[in-house]
Amino acid sequence: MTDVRPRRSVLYMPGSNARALDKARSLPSDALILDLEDAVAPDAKEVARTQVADAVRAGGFGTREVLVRVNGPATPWGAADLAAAVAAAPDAILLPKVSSPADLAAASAVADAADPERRIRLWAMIETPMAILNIREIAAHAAEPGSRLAGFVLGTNDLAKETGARHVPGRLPMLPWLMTAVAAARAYGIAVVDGVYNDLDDEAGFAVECASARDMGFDGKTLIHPRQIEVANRTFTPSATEVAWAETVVAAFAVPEAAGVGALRVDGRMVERLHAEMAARTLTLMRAIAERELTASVA
Ligand SMILES: CC(C)(COP(=O)(O)OP(=O)(O)OC[C@H]1O[C@@H](n2cnc3c(N)ncnc32)[C@H](O)[C@@H]1OP(=O)(O)O)[C@@H](O)C(=O)NCCC(=O)NCCSC(=O)C[C@H](O)C(=O)O
Ligand SMILES: [Mg+2]
Repeated sequence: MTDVRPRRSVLYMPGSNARALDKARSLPSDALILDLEDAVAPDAKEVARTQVADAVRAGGFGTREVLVRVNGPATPWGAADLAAAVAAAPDAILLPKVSSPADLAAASAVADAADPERRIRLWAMIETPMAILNIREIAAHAAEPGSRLAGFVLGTNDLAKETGARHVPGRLPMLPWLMTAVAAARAYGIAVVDGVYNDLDDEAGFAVECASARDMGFDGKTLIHPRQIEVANRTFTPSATEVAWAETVVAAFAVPEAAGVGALRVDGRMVERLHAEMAARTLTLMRAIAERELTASVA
């Protein structure tokens, strides 16, 4: 299973917006994507690259995970973005429009030269029809020796653009792709974060989409505005009832009488050791969230 790190809220911000980059240091999102790609106009690409590299080097993001999204290798900016991102050494570099494992291998080769200890992770945007068709092979890259692949981010805007599928309430047209991405990520133990919700003023619709993403198994949601952080954090945090149940299940299997027992009856429900593992993960996630929020409040 994926490393247990909170990724409930993953906020994009345009690398060209110096004020937003600065503001990011005080926002309560679990992770940040400093964007050089679609949020940045062509004539601002160079400025954005410099600002993002400087912001990463300056630090001050506390325990927030910092990702830099570069432009693709076929664009006029891709090679310079990747070189600058590797040199600045964020937690991860987010590659747009990954369509095959070869895209990951190419970026890894660039990173290997400057970061032989492989501290910088790679994340892949899953946002092309070919990525959906190749999702197993892309995820399987994580199992190769020395792979940097640590997560997927769904790009539902590009998927809509490339396929003609529409954004509709409930997301029926995209459900097969979303769940396939979750399954592929879980099969290879990497994180997976849902796409963005474009309607900034539709708070109710955003809350419903967060809840559905949580129920599908996503670790969190990518966001486009600070006002979306609170709902995402709340939705992807295990509820008090879930935490209490997890504690009960873990305790039930911890007693000596449970040794060698596969299934137990707890409060009228059948629980197996797999439930104890899920419960332990819930408690580990809660501890990580508490630590994240504590460090944010003292930062
Ligand atoms: C969507 C926006 C353009 C809206 O901007 P605006 O109307 O100016 O917002 P506000 O006036 O409400 O801003 C209030 C303050 O909040 C700061 N702010 C706004 N957005 C962000 C942000 N994302 N990160 C940090 N800070 C932010 C403003 O600076 C204001 O601060 P202050 O001046 O101090 O009051 C804008 O929100 C925006 O640009 N959002 C991000 C857009 C983006 O990154 N898009 C690319 C990612 S989406 C994508 O590509 C998905 C994927 O690839 C796919 O295919 O689906
Ligand atoms: Mg996109």
